[in-house]
Amino acid sequence: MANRVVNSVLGQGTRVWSPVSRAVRAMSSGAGSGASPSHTYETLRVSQPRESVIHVELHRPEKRNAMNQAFWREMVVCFDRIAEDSDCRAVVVSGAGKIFTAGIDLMDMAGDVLQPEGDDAARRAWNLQRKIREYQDTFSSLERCSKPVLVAVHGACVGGGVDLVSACDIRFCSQDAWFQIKEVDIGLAADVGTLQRLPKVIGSRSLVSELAYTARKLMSDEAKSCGLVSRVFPDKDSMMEGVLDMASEISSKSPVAVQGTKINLLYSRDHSVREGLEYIATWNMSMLQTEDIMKSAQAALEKKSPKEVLYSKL
Ligand SMILES: CCC/C=C/C=C/C(=O)SCCNC(=O)CCNC(=O)[C@H](O)C(C)(C)COP(=O)(O)OP(=O)(O)OC[C@H]1O[C@@H](n2cnc3c(N)ncnc32)[C@H](O)[C@@H]1OP(=O)(O)O
Repeated sequence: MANRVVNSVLGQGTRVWSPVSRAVRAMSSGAGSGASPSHTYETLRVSQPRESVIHVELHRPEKRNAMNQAFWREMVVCFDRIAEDSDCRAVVVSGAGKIFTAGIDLMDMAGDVLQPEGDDAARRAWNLQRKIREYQDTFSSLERCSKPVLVAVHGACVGGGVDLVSACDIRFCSQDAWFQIKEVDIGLAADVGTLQRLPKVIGSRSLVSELAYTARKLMSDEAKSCGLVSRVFPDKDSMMEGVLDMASEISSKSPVAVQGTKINLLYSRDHSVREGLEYIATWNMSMLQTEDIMKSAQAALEKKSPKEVLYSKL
């Protein structure tokens, strides 16, 4: 049933991610990797549009992909599975329907974080802190996943949407996109990653502060000029083509090199240059022993394209 729904939503040529299709692929490629991840969710649609690329689509279009409790739960499960899936080398996130996302589901929020359980203030605070950490973990799971996460934003990207995109590695948007740190307008300080990650993404604390204090909309051209997104496409279709092409390109490269790069970029973001250099020296004392280096060097000497090299799964 779920697959029938997914098939009707996805276009031709897009393969739906299901235990059966993945098992068939594993058999046909001779792969013998353990259990197949079963990606069946209420708020997400997961497919494999290109070799080694997984597409995670926020999928509550009639509610503008507002992030309800199921979403906050499912995103972690989805990304923790992807992290363990050696068939996946790059991930694309996008939104179904009119916009990318309207942020947290305001109806759900009223019944969840606004009514913490507990017999007294201390116990309510204790429980609320645990809950906030769970919300935070939803987007931290995108960083925890060592495969590069590319996000493609069209239309509105509000509140929790900015938290989400801040945790991605590469951001694209369409011309009609806009971003809004909306939390102040609903009476709270953003608490699931925007205030921590965004200043490191766009570099200007002044601009982040302005956007966070005023909740003004950041339109696509300004998002590009300030470095929030690296490319702006004329429309959603061309953006999806562009983002999938880039994900394919990344997934054709050595997963040891690509995933080691993500881990070290994130480490260096949060540490001094000296600590970052120390970390990668220790990292590469193992990873330089990969056969991928010899394969890549051989291909370069033979003037072959890197795309012709077959790298083992990681
Ligand atoms: C510990 C907590 C951590 C997380 C914090 C996160 C905080 C935030 O995300 S703050 C931001 C909250 N979001 C908003 O304030 C946005 C509200 N929505 C809108 O402004 C508009 O919907 C939007 C501009 C995004 C799109 O406008 P459009 O005209 O295209 O759609 P609508 O007709 O307004 O909506 C269509 C249906 O979707 C429902 N909906 C939209 N947004 C939400 C939402 N955030 N939560 C719940 N439901 C939402 C809307 O009610 C319509 O439903 P229906 O009436 O049943 O058709």
